[in-house]
Amino acid sequence: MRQIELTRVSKHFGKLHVLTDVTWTVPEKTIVGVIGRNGAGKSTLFDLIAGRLFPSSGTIQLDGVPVLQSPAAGNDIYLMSDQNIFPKPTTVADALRIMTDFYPGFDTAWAHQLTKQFGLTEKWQLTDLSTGGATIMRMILALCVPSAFVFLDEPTLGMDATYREEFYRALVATYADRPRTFVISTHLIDEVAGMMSQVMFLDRGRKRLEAATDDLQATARQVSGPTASVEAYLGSTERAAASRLGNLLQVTVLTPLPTDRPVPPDVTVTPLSLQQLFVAMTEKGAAQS
Ligand SMILES: Nc1ncnc2c1ncn2[C@@H]1O[C@H](COP(=O)(O)OP(=O)(O)OP(=O)(O)O)[C@@H](O)[C@H]1O
Repeated sequence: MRQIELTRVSKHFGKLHVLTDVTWTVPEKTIVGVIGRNGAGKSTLFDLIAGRLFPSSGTIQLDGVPVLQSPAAGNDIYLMSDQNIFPKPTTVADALRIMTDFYPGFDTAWAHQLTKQFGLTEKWQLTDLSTGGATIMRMILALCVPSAFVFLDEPTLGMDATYREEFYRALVATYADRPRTFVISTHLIDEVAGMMSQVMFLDRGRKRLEAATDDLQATARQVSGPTASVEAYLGSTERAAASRLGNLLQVTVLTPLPTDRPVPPDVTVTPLSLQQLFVAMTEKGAAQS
């Protein structure tokens, strides 16, 4: 079983600690979401995994070999980021040719089909593409590379809602056709929640949560009401986050709720979407789990 394994990875730029002690395993053939607020360290995490940055401490391994020494990493780990990797001038068609030469197994036929579907003209220069067009181009390349681990850093930035929808469909189609791992960082959590089978919350450089999305959606609940009633109901149930407003207490729970007592009439239990869960767990003052 192939995997990327991070062990106690930290990264600081001078005095700025961007990632702290991140231990995380990226499994093969899975769609994973990395969710974090602005500045949480998502891009830095991806750059470290792709070998574009060195960790300050900790190790990052692909199949047990440090990525920076792994001969396989160059082909097996692909990072879609906002950097233009092509020489200038390069047309859309040139870019597809370069990728076909560089990556044996690049799905050239599908890349041509996607450029048409997403309204890119192949003779256009990459430098002349609009912001959305440039994002679409990078997205097409990322969906067509054969790499076992594809990292998509904010892949839909600048795309309108219709193109985002089409992109999600294309991603699911390529995953079904050739399963490999896609790790997606995004702010648009609920848009992608349905596709992700695993999720990792990054909060100010620390891993806050790693779970299967199905499990989370089955158990994540918000329990709210007068503090005394919520406390009496939850007892020793583990709390993932809590916030208070006057006499009211709102607790986020990720484990099953008590079954040996009824929910008090003044307590409300509601399921949480992934987005609501993320907000509850990362807003200022959320209890650390
Ligand atoms: N090369 C660098 N030198 C100094 N600081 C950096 C460098 N790269 C990133 N940072 C800082 O590290 C922090 C995390 O940045 P990063 O881009 O990894 O976050 P992010 O979660 O991807 O944010 P966003 O969602 O806004 O893109 C930010 O405060 C950023 O300014």
